[in-house]
Amino acid sequence: MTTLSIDHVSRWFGNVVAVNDITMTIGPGVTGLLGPNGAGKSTLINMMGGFLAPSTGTVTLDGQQVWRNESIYRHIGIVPEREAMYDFLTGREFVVANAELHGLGAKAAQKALATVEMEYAQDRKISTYSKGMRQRVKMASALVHDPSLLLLDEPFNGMDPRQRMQLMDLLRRMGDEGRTVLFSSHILEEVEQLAWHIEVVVAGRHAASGDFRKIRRLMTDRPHRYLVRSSDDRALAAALIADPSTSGIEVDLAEGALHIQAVDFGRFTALLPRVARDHGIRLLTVSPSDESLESVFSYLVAA
Ligand SMILES: Nc1ncnc2c1ncn2[C@@H]1O[C@H](COP(=O)(O)OP(=O)(O)OP(=O)(O)O)[C@@H](O)[C@H]1O
Repeated sequence: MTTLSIDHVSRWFGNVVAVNDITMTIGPGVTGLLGPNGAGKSTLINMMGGFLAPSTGTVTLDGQQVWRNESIYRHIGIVPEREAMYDFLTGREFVVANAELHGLGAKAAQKALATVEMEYAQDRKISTYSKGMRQRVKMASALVHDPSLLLLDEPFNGMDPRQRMQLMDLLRRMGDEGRTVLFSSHILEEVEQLAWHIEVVVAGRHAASGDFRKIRRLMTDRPHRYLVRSSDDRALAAALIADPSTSGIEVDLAEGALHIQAVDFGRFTALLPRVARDHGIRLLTVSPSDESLESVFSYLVAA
């Protein structure tokens, strides 16, 4: 049973704070590290894998510090986001080279290639592989020394649906075997499908953790923002502000547009047309103004 502990970890690059005082514990099974681009996921994974030193705080694996601890590295397999592969090698040669780095031979490489179901293409050059095949060879290299902790940075990027399913099956299997598997993603659905447990990071900070039901609930129960255009935005804003039944709705007439924030979507959609009608105002468009993943995540951090 492998447990990874992140204890008040921060990491900055110059004056950029990439990871800001994060504390979390990752246990056996599959954990999804969810966050928008630039949230600090790669920086965190690199510190978990011992590739990068925390500026402050500690990362420990079963109580042992990870950074600069050679004896711990053989328990960790990492699949980085960026490609770093020698294209002129065959898949098998690449995995064997990685096995040798761990003092292992062709047998271990073969076993890892079998695990990722790449034996059929192992003697082809990597330059001829699809994105999914490259990803599986990277996986085999990370698995060659049979690590108990497997870290994957955005492993599904650029994969087609079939390749994604295959990799998900493989990671599920690893989790079922009792390994500690952590993968990062900026796509909620991807994390929901696979992770037993989700950790959310936004702007370098730990925003939430829990199973997918909890995270989904946190994301959908937030206030919704709308951009409204009408025959008279100014009059509609005034009418909404004056209406006694508009508690829970915030109205903001900025930059020539009417922005409305409402906690209760159902009540908002009933209220707005009524107020407009009562004042002889015609609604032209009502559209969600800020439904980007970033804004949803930002809400979580602010909550
Ligand atoms: N080596 C570095 N030097 C300077 N700034 C860095 C470095 N590595 C990361 N950063 C900055 O730290 C922040 C977090 O980056 P990081 O790559 O960890 O985020 P991420 O969540 O993995 O995003 P993405 O999915 O886009 O890779 C960003 O603002 C990034 O520009």
